[in-house]
Amino acid sequence: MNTQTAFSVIAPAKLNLFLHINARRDDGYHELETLFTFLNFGDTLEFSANESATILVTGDTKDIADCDNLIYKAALLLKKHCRISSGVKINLIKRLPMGGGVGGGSSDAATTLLALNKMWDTQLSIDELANLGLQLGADVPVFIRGKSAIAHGIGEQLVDVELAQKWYCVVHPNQHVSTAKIFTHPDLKRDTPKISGDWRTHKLTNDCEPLVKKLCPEVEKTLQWLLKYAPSKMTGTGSCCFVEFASQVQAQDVLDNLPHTWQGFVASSTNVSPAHTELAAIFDQ
Ligand SMILES: C[C@](O)(CO)[C@H](O)COP(=O)(O)OP(=O)(O)OC[C@H]1O[C@@H](n2ccc(N)nc2=O)[C@H](O)[C@@H]1O
Ligand SMILES: Nc1ncnc2c1ncn2[C@@H]1O[C@H](COP(=O)(O)OP(=O)(O)OP(=O)(O)O)[C@@H](O)[C@H]1O
Repeated sequence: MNTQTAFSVIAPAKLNLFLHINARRDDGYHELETLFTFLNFGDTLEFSANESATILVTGDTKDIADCDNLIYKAALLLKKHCRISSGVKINLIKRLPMGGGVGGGSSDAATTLLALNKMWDTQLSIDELANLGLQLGADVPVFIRGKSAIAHGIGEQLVDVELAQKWYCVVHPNQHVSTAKIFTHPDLKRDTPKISGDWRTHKLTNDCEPLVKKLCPEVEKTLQWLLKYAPSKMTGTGSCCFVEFASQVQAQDVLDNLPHTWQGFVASSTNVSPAHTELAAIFDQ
């Protein structure tokens, strides 16, 4: 393995292609079934060695205190778990909307764990990293494993799936949706039966969508507007909505016509997280 003291890695977006909520557990977390895929679009994390033993996070999350910043928390978790004396500087270039349902914070945390496991040569297995990551959020393990997957449990039990590559136009209606607020809302639908047999033959929905549309009319407007082009869906607990196409040109056409009040991006899906591909190219040559 190469040793590297300065390198950049993507923290990609995820989409929940469907999201069924089956039950609420006694600890407040929800049993769910969801289909995750990754996009070739995300934040960039720039890692460099720090002469001091401290963890320094700079860049686009300067408004988030270290104690809440998932990048800082991930680095500290690995440093303590593996009793590492080195420090690190991590600069964030943020492209993924926060509270957008594309998993930006979780992905930043996962890329931090994956990258520092290489940089510090801590040699934790993917299972160990996924278990550590779960302490930071239910979505972190899928980013650590880095494969398109159906998730069960609270989102951490993963079965890999192979999906055809598609192009997506993802639209952010400039709304921040709090995941905790949706999961604690009395009107959330929580009783979808578990899928039996092949998921591809089932009606696949996002159970958070009706509630988020009610609480956030701008999300409803976005979904309606996107319907002109293709069936529209919301990812995670929102607020981002998306449409799927076979070609980049079709997805770009939607983006080109997007009302100026909203933001969006076009990206292709990939069964292997681009964070894994990039780290392999840096360290495993
Ligand atoms: C909804 C999804 O985005 C689907 O990918 C994720 O399951 C959310 O994952 P996440 O943002 O990493 O979630 P966490 O940071 O662990 O939890 C945020 C909030 O959502 C609630 N939560 C999360 C996941 C889950 N299966 N049930 C929940 O009830 C938690 O109680 C917490 O209040
Ligand atoms: N590095 C980070 N990047 C983004 N959010 C962070 C970060 N560190 C902490 N957070 C906090 O996490 C919250 C959720 O951010 P995130 O972008 O992951 O939302 P999300 O895409 O809706 O996530 P999910 O789909 O997993 O629910 C933010 O509102 C922010 O306060």
